[in-house]
Order: sequence, then structure tokens, then C-alpha cells
Amino acid sequence: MDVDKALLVEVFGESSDGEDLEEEQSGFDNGSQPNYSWERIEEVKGLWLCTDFLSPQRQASLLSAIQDEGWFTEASYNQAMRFGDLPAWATELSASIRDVVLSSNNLDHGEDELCPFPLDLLWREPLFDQLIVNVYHPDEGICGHVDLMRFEDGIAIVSLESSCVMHFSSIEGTDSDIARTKVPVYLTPGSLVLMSGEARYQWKHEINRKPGFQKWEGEDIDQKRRTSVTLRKLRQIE
Ligand SMILES: O=C(O)CCC(=O)C(=O)O
Ligand SMILES: [Fe+2]
Repeated sequence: MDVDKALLVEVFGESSDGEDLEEEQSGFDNGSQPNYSWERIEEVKGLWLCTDFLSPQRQASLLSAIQDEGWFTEASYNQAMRFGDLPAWATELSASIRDVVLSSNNLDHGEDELCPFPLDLLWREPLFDQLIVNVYHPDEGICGHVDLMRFEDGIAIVSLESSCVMHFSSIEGTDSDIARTKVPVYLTPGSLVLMSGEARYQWKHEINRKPGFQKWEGEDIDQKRRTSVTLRKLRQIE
């Protein structure tokens, strides 16, 4: 087995017709029925959450593939970026994102609003060509921002290691109710967030991990190290 194949097998398991593996890899409980849980965040058009995107085993494998890159050898290193050709594990992750969108029930609905990722974005090649891995220690987060315009529409974020709340706030002025309201989204390890359209361009996203801000259903979230993988596509320069 060559190194790339060995790595892919480690991260994503052996391709096999065995039923158990099929279930593990595809999220299909009987080979035909999709069983991923997709949640549409109603307040933020274009924002979708798939809470069970990666099984615990795949989360562990993905983390070890990231670790094997050797990007985070010092505690002070907390971000790595790659452009263009992505590592094999990230290309596989992209393929899994395409698969999990295709498994959603809403594809043939015809209404973009009910599809987790617009189909024209889903079928672009490559789906993603830019990768950021962020490592956050307790109390560290990311300030409210809209991702840079140098990236196309259609952004994916995979969460690993621990849970956090990401807040979305409209970029509209501060006067309206909608601008004041922050929409909380609970990101658990193994979850996938997809942002397109309004969610990508009209809403800022932030993770405030200062004491008192990480609460879910009234309870403080116990902060631990969190790793995230963000996948985007660079805009072509015209
Ligand atoms: O870590 C995250 O979940 C978000 C990262 C992010 O928003 C970014 O890299 O632009
Ligand atoms: Fe971002």
C-alpha cells in the first residue's frame, strides 16, 4: 500500500463493501437511507449545520492526520494555511462534504433555500482549494468577521475536539432588531457548518470564548482545546 493510500485508509477507513464499514463511511444506515441530521438555521439564510458529519473514529483519524502535518509543534503555533493542492486528507474531507450534501433530502426540492449548499457551488472543481486549521486554547476565539472577498461563496467549517458556540450577527446597521440579535449556533466535535449566500456575505460570525460568553441552554460550556478546519475556494482573478 503506498503512503497516500495508507493515509487515506487511516483517515477514512478501508473502502470495502462490508456493511459495517459502509455505514461508518457513508452515514447511510441501511445502504440507501441517509441518516445525517441536517439543521437549517432559520434566522440566517444559507446557514446549515450537520451535527453528525464525522463519527468519533473519523474525528480521531482526522486529528491525527493534522497532527502528522507537524504544523503545531510549538504551543504558540495556532494556525496553518494551505492554498492550491491540499493534503490528501483535506481532499477526502471535501469529497465527504459533497457526499453529505448530496445525501440530504432537499436536493430535488428545487428551492435553493432548502438545499444545504447551492448545487452550482457543490459541483465546482475543485470544491475547495484553500484550507485553514485553527487551534484554539481555552478562552481563545475569533472576532466577528465576514470572510475575505478573495474567497468565493460557499465555506465549510469542521469542528474537532470540543464544543463551542459560534454567534452570527447581521452586518446591517446597529439600529434594527435583526442587527442587535446574535444567532447562536452550537458546534460540537464532528459537526459541519456550511455558509453560503446571505450567511456568507451578510452575516458576521464569531467565537467569543471570554469568560461568560460560552453558554448553551443556560449552562456554561466547559472550555477545552478546539481545532477547526475551514475550507474555501479562492476567487479567480479576472
Ligand atoms: O474556527 C472556526 O470555527 C471559524 C474559523 C473562521 O471563521 C475562519 O477561519 O474564517
Ligand atoms: Fe470565518
